[in-house]
Amino acid sequence: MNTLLIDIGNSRIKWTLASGDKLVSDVQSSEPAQFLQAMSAWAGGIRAPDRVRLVSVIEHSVISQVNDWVAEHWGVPVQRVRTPNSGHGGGVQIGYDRPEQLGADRWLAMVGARARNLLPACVIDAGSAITFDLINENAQHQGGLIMAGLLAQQAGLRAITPELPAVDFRPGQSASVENTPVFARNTRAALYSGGVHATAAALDALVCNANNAQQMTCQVVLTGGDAVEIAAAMRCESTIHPNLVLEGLAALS
Ligand SMILES: Nc1ncnc2c1ncn2[C@@H]1O[C@H](COP(=O)(O)OP(=O)(O)OP(=O)(O)O)[C@@H](O)[C@H]1O
Ligand SMILES: CC(C)(CO)[C@@H](O)C(=O)NCCC(=O)O
Ligand SMILES: [K+]
Repeated sequence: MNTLLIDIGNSRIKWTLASGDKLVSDVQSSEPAQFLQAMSAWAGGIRAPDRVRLVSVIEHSVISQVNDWVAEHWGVPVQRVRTPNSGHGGGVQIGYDRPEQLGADRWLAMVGARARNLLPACVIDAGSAITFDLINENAQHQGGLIMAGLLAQQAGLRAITPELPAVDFRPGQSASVENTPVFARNTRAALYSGGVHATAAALDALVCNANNAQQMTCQVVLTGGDAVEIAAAMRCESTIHPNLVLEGLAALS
């Protein structure tokens, strides 16, 4: 069974094909405004999948665009995956008091970590927001937290102090973890350090906290657009799995 998987995040949309629970094509991505054009150009080069499965943490117009496009071109079902109300799904037991409150991307990232045999784990999704979820060896979610992502931190700061320069955190830009000391000597570097090094330090401390709570060493599993930069600045050993949410989508039965 071939499935087109789509992950609609706050700032980027990612999609790929899965056969069973394996991702079988390169992961594509685009900004929401370009999504339909990019996806339809890509879809022109593939055989129609048997179904489409999507997850979205926001009510985005892209969802109905996908429904319409798929109905017109393929006529296959589009399934929107949501965090299960029951608190059980994809082999994970959600730790929230009200499970349906947990972002479906957070649940699916944990499903993906479980499918890769990475438990117990600290699952960190460094996207528009940074989320940290602790899941034990029995796939029981122990709760988590939400903090501002790197761009969001800077945007918040600039909203209050507009004269500060904008910093680009993406790999390959001027600043990097290697060439920026924690205690910086110019404004750009100081902003970069206050974003990447400070966030990494907070995440390291949270991992210590998690290990103490679990009385064992959890795997540190990172995903999201800023995972590479943040992992480079963390002291804890970690592994980066760029497609953890899509892998979680694929792992659902
Ligand atoms: N090409 C890119 N365009 C935009 N942001 C990028 C890009 N590459 C890396 N980033 C970084 O990725 C972060 C956004 O992460 P991601 O792409 O995972 O977003 P998202 O999935 O929309 O977020 P969320 O999971 O919080 O909904 C930004 O903070 C930015 O620094
Ligand atoms: C926190 C985000 C925005 C991260 O993408 C998403 O998972 C979300 O909207 N979550 C709902 C709130 C929660 O997870 O508690
Ligand atoms: K995401």
